[in-house]
Amino acid sequence: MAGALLRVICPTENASFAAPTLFSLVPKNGSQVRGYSTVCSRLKFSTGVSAAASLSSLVANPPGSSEKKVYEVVLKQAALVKEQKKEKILDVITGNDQAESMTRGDLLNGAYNRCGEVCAEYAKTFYLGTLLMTPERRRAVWAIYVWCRRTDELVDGPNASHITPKALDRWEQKLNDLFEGRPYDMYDAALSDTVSKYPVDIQPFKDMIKGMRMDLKKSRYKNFDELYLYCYYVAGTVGLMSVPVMGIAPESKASTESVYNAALALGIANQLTNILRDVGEDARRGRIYLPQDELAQAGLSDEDIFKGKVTDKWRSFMKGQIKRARMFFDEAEKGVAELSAASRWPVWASLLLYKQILDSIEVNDYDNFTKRAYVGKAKKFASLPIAYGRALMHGSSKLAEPARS
Ligand SMILES: CC(C)=CCC/C(C)=C/CC/C(C)=C/CC/C(C)=C/[C@@H]1[C@@H](COP(=O)(O)OP(=O)(O)O)[C@]1(C)CC/C=C(\C)CC/C=C(\C)CCC=C(C)C
Ligand SMILES: [Mn+2]
Repeated sequence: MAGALLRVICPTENASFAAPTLFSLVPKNGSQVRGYSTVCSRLKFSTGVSAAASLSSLVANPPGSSEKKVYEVVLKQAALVKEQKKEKILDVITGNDQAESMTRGDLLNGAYNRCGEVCAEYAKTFYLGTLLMTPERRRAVWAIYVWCRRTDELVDGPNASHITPKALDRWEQKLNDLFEGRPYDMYDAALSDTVSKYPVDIQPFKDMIKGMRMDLKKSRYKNFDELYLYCYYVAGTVGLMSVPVMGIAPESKASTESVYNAALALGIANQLTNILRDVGEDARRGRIYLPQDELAQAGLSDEDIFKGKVTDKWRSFMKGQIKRARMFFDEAEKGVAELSAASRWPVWASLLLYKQILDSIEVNDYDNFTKRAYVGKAKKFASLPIAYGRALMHGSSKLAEPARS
C-alpha cells in the first residue's frame, strides 16, 4: 500500500511542466511579502541569533552567518502573522470570508481528504495527533505535510537517482504557481487553498527545495554553520510553515518571533537527531552529515566513519553531538506552550518521540553504524499521556478551549 501511495504522491520526473490549471480555483494570494524590511531593520537579528549562537558555540563553534540568514526568514514569517490578524478583522467587517462557492468547496474537500490519507499512511502517530486539532487547521497541516513529503521523496524516494537540478526547477515553478492560485494537481490545490487562508510565506518552501538542491551536490559539511543551514533548509522550514497554521494562543504573551524561533529549533533538533540516528546508513551512501572540523578535533576522519567502529573517540564525539541536539529540543520546548491549545498536544507528542531517539542511541552504546535507534511501541504509547499532561500544564490556555487565533 505504501509503495502504491508513494508512486501516486511522488511527483513524476516526466510530468509535463505546462501546469494545466486543473484546480484553478484559488484566489491569488497577494498578502505574502509585507513588513519584512521594517522588522529586520528594527530587530537587527538580535534575539534569535543569540539563542542559536549560544547553542552552536557549545560544541566548539563560533556563531556563524547561517543563523543570521535563517533568522531573517523567522522575522519575515512573524511579520506576516501580525499582518494577517489585521486582515481577519477586515474580512469579518466586509464578509469576504464567506465568498467561497459550493463547487470549489467540494473539490477542495476531496483534495484535503486525500492529503489526510497520505499523512495517515506515512506518519500514523503524527496523523493521530492532527486529529486533535480543529478541522480547519488539521487539513491545512495535512496539505503542508504532503508537500514536504513529496519534496523529500524527490531526493530520497525511489526515483531519486533520476532527479536533476532541472527537475527541482520544475518543482519550484509548480510551487510558485500554487502560491499564485494555479495549482498543478489536487495535492497542490489543497496547499494553494491553505496558503491563501493562513499567513504562510513561500520562503520556507523555497528554502526546503534549496536544501534538496544542496543534498544533490554536497556530501560533506565543513562546520556546524554549514550543517545548521542544511538543517534549516530541510527541517527548520517545516517549523516555520506549520506555526501559522497551528496558531499562536491568543492569550500568549510571547513575541511572535520567539515562537517562530522555537519552531525553527524543533526542526533543527529533529534533523540533527535524524542525522545522528542515520550515520551508518548515510555513510553507506557516501554521505557524512557531521561537522568535519568537529570530527577532526575529536581525532576522527571520514575513514573512521566508513569503517564504522565504535571507539572511545567516537563515543565522546557523539556525546557532544547529542548534547547539542538536546539543547535545540530545550529551546523548542519553551515555545510549545505559546501555541494554540489544540496544537500543543501533537507538537509535544512528536517532540518527545523524536527526542527519545537520542536516548536510544545512548542505549545502543553509540553504535549508530550498525544499529538503527528507534522508540518502541510501549514507549511511544507512554509518551502520549505525558505529552497531554505537558500540553495541559505548560500552556497559555486550557486544552479544552477551542483555538481562536
Ligand atoms: C505537529 C507536527 C510535528 C507538525 C509538522 C507536520 C509537517 C508539516 C511535517 C512534515 C515533515 C516532512 C515530511 C518533512 C520533509 C523533510 C524531512 C523528511 C524531514 C525530517 C523529518 C523526519 O521525517 P522522517 O523520519 O520520515 O525522515 P526520513 O525520511 O527518515 O529521513 C525531519 C527530521 C524534520 C521534520 C521537522 C518537523 C516535524 C518540524 C516540527 C516543528 C513544528 C511542528 C513547530 C512546532 C512549534 C513550536 C513552537 C515548537
Ligand atoms: Mn527523508
